[in-house]
Amino acid sequence: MDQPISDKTLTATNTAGPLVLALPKGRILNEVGPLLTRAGIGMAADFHDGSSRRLRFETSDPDLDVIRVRSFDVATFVAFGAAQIGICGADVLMEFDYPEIYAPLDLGIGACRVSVAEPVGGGGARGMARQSRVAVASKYPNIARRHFAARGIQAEVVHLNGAMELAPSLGLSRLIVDLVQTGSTLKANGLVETDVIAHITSRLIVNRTALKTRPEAIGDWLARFRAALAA
Ligand SMILES: Nc1ncnc2c1ncn2[C@@H]1O[C@H](COP(=O)(O)OP(=O)(O)OP(=O)(O)O)[C@@H](O)[C@H]1O
Ligand SMILES: O=P(O)(O)OC[C@H]1O[C@H](OP(=O)(O)OP(=O)(O)O)[C@H](O)[C@@H]1O
Repeated sequence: MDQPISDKTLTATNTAGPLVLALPKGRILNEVGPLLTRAGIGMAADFHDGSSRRLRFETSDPDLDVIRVRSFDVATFVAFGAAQIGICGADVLMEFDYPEIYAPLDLGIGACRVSVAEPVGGGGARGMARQSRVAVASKYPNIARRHFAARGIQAEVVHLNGAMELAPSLGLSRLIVDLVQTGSTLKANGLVETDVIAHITSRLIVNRTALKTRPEAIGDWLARFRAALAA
């Protein structure tokens, strides 16, 4: 069964019990820790222990549980109401564009950009103007297609989950669309950034149905995260 249970069904069964906060287990997690502390959320001792196989954790607040999932899956859990709130990068939100997700708070962490890159000496964005098609390797097929379509170019996307930087030198694609922070991964692999598609930070996200069915609990958490950001 590929289709998840509808948002309506899940949120209907999820109107009682602790709220579930979905957190990404990757690199953002280190920056999320201090924010959770400032928001008054005490985590179970094994939450930051990478060797723990547990995926769901109680917190110091009996009304809040935390799950630790892959960053792309944070958006999926929240969009379908399996988690009511979550933290994920704006890159993930741009890629999926889930109408069920409301992203009210920019947390200012996980700063990076989604960019186009090509091998050094490749001609840059201007060189692309004469092309009608281009092969692009990316973890973000929708962002890549939209970006090039807006320029009248059809992107043939090779969907990879990591190590996109290898694709041009191995003949898999001419360009990549990937996250860039310091630029050191591009440089180490003979690539240059030619176009910034979007500047990225992480957002607090909320399931829209849960916002209607549990407005007080979710409103309270939004206020606590806002206060944590201001502290
Ligand atoms: N180099 C970077 N610098 C800053 N933020 C980054 C960087 N790379 C990724 N991010 C942010 O962190 C989020 C998670 O990054 P990343 O994809 O590396 O996590 P991950 O959980 O290790 O990945 P995966 O789920 O594929 O294993 C991204 O969606 C993005 O918002
Ligand atoms: O500009 P930089 O500071 O070098 O950062 C960019 C790198 O960070 C991310 O990869 P990550 O380390 O998350 O590994 P991944 O290939 O598994 O996504 C991204 O996909 C780039 O490869």
